[in-house]
Amino acid sequence: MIYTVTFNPSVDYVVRLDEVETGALNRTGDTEKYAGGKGINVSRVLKQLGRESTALGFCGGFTGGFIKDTLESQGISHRFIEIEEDTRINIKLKTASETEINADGPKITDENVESLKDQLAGLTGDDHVIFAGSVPKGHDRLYEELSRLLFEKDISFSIDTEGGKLTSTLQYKPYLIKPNLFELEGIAGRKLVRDTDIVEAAYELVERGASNVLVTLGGEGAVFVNSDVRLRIPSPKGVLRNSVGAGDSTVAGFIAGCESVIEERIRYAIACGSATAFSDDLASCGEIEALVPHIEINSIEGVK
Ligand SMILES: Nc1ncnc2c1ncn2[C@@H]1O[C@H](COP(=O)(O)OP(=O)(O)OP(=O)(O)O)[C@@H](O)[C@H]1O
Ligand SMILES: O=P(O)(O)OC[C@@]1(O)O[C@H](CO)[C@@H](O)[C@@H]1O
Repeated sequence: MIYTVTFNPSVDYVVRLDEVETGALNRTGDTEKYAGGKGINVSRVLKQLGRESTALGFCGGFTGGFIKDTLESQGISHRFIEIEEDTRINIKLKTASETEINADGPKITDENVESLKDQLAGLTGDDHVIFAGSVPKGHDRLYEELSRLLFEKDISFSIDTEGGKLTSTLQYKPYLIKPNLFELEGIAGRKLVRDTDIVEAAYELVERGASNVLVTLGGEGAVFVNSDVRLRIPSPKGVLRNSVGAGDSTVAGFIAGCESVIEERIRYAIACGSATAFSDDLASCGEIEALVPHIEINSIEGVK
């Protein structure tokens, strides 16, 4: 079974309007509410690809109730740990451009963390865990601790987070990491201009323990590196409608195809990311399948 872990889920409140006048009363056009948070988005896209998963993490209050109801209505199972405070609401403002305002999130107690550790300790080597998103205040080492727990039980995991939270898990050998270019530059401590620069920085993460590194480049596509291949995958062309969850969709596409050859997994990863970028919500199965035949994969030559 695939488990997604979202420490800090969110109700994503999408507000559409032509423009925002600061210091004045603005009235919205359409508004929408989604069950959000990175791991939850991964679960939603996995479902579109016909893969079952169970969403784990922390949920509380009326917003937590909305998330659970929404997942249930979509046939996605969950085993969230109930917390006292309300799950956060993140604002996604869609004017001519996209502006995101993400809340800090509710307090998570040490007891809540212990309950999550107990859940993870009950998994087996046939399971795969996907960690994604921000960490609750005061729990900066949570990813490191949980990755160690899984490593010691020989349970594979993938992780989509940034900076030290990501690098602290490399020693526990994540199956997939998915930094975007900005995050990879932050880890490498240098600007990465050419594809070969990106490959070199990604390969450093392979040497530090990651099995597969997928560096997403927004509308420019992605670079993929593992110990065998260095690949460049341009994005298919289309109209950008929504970049929220594009990265999460990419993770879902890669993990969904875990029985197939690496090129197929990458093809699905990019098709999922771009199909979400071209939709109002996360991509549907039909939108993903329509893009798959258009994804080209090229080798990057001239680098170690
Ligand atoms: N404008 C776009 N056109 C086509 N595809 C896109 C576009 N933006 C994103 N994508 C697709 O989505 C994938 C992930 O995008 P991106 O690099 O923005 O991820 P991210 O920064 O992790 O996103 P987020 O954190 O918002 O989910 C890209 O590799 C690409 O396939
Ligand atoms: O604040 P975090 O945890 O880093 O990101 C949360 C978030 O922006 O990520 C998802 C898109 O990737 C959204 O559903 C959600 O609002």
